[in-house]
Amino acid sequence: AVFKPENVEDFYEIGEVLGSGHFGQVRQVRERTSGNFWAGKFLKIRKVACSRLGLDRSSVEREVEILQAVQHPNIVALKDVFESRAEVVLILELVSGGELFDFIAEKETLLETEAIEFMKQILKGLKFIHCKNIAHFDLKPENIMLSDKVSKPPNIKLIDFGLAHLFHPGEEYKSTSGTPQYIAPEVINCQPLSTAADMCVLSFLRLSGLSPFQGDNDEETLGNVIAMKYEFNEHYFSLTSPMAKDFIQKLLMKNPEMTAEECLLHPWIKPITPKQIAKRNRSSINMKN
Ligand SMILES: Cc1ccnnc1
Repeated sequence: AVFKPENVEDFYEIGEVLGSGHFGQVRQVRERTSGNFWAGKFLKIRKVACSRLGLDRSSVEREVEILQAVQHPNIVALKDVFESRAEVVLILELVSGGELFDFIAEKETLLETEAIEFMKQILKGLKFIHCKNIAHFDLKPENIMLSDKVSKPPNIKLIDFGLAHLFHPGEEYKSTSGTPQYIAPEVINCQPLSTAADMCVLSFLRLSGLSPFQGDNDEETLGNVIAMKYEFNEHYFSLTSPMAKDFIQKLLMKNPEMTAEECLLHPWIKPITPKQIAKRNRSSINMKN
């Protein structure tokens, strides 16, 4: 893929750092012509294959290809790509509402109707990428953000497709990257991966804000994930409705029983009667972990 060879600073004023990760940095940028704000994801490209620093250009091409394929209200949009000597800059839609995780943590309690709204938007994003045979493979609280701090209900955006993968028919894909406490069992067991890996663990996190497998260290956490050792600690789940627990259990199985599409049809998620909504607004999810 050919990226724009112009200097990104001729078109964008580079602002503050918004986040950084395995890839490099994300900074707020301001488009000179329109004055609009975007997010610039600055990726270091390794010039020699054996270097450990920076990313392979091919992996950046893959992230760009995937982002161009998944245009959806719940997926961060890609606007432009610039390349200079050893750096590629993705110009992305600015997602400025912070992480869903922090939004939830700041609330005293999360009404089930709010949790359902979040889950619904995340599942719509996942259903969209999964039906294009794309898996995110690094789904974790940091990568689930709110588009802004004012929309009611908040608008969810899935970000960081740096580990995402487009499955070709009949292809077997294995990868060991990801984040220990949010990783799917099949990743750790080096089994063939699928989009189901995105489904694992997801809903549990949404409800209780904590990883069910959290160990004292990565090794222990990975061990817990493999053993599928988790418990519905009554203290955290005492107020959660049986339907919500049913939803979580169906997702936490070794082979999640539900795809994102099927999740959207689960009685806990699908549209319900006003009477049921009122009842749900009386039940809340314990957020203090
Ligand atoms: C961190 C980030 C990524 C993409 N867009 N806005 C913010």
